[in-house]
Amino acid sequence: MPALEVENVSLQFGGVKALVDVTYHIEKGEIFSLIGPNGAGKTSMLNCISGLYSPSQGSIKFMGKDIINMKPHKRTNLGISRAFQNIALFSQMSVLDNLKLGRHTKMKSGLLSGGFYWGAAQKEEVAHRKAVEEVIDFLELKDIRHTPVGRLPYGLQKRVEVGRALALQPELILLDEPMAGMNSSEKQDMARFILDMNALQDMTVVLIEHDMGVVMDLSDHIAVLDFGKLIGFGTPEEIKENEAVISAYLGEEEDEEVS
Ligand SMILES: Nc1ncnc2c1ncn2[C@@H]1O[C@H](COP(=O)(O)OP(=O)(O)OP(=O)(O)O)[C@@H](O)[C@H]1O
Repeated sequence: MPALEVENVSLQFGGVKALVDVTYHIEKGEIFSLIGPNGAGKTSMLNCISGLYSPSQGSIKFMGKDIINMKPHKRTNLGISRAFQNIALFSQMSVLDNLKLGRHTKMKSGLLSGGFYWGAAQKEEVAHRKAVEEVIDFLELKDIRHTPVGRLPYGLQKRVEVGRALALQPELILLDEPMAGMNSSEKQDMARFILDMNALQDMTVVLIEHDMGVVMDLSDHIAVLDFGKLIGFGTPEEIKENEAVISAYLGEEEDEEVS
């Protein structure tokens, strides 16, 4: 069964066509990458999946359920979580507190019900804490658990941002350039974490990444966007041979040489 079915999705901002009639499926349990030149529509696509943007046309189903009119926090509760390209953490707060806060949409007991049903609230708090501790172990954040996020090197901040999404225990995790700005050993660590969250925690992973080595090594399938259109879809081997993809990327390199 596909985890995600994107059918004929279009998205427009005034005259800008960010996505044009995009259709693809993501199988449950795979690592799926979205690639394409700058401005191709990759982040817009993730925003449509997480619910930040509403497509002007088309449908998106998660585990067979239509989510197109669902608010972002409802999609999170359904099992979709997201790590942002620009880190969405509170820099004055510790790693631990950021991860705990990341789970607030999962908390059922509000202040009032917490007072009336203290037992249920306590149980929830224990489950909450367990999920956060598991992420700290998994992402090897033990030594920095009490450090304010703003004092960490950038690579570790990116790791905590992924942790914030992981703490929600998603079935589908959306990672927007989780390795951007990392050095090669930090990238290797992140690649290992992505492979492990997929294999050990059975998560379906959607990845936006510019490092083609990483994309080709990690992905089961790749979708290629260019000017909002899907110009390629397939396994890494198929994408390497795809003429439209090759010329889109060569075009980008030529542009860079000119500027
Ligand atoms: N909120 C918005 N308002 C107006 N235009 C937008 C908005 N979000 C995206 N766009 C436009 O949609 C197009 C696709 O942008 P998007 O950020 O999705 O591309 P991208 O492939 O993620 O690029 P990058 O690799 O640079 O992050 C661009 O032309 C962008 O300017």
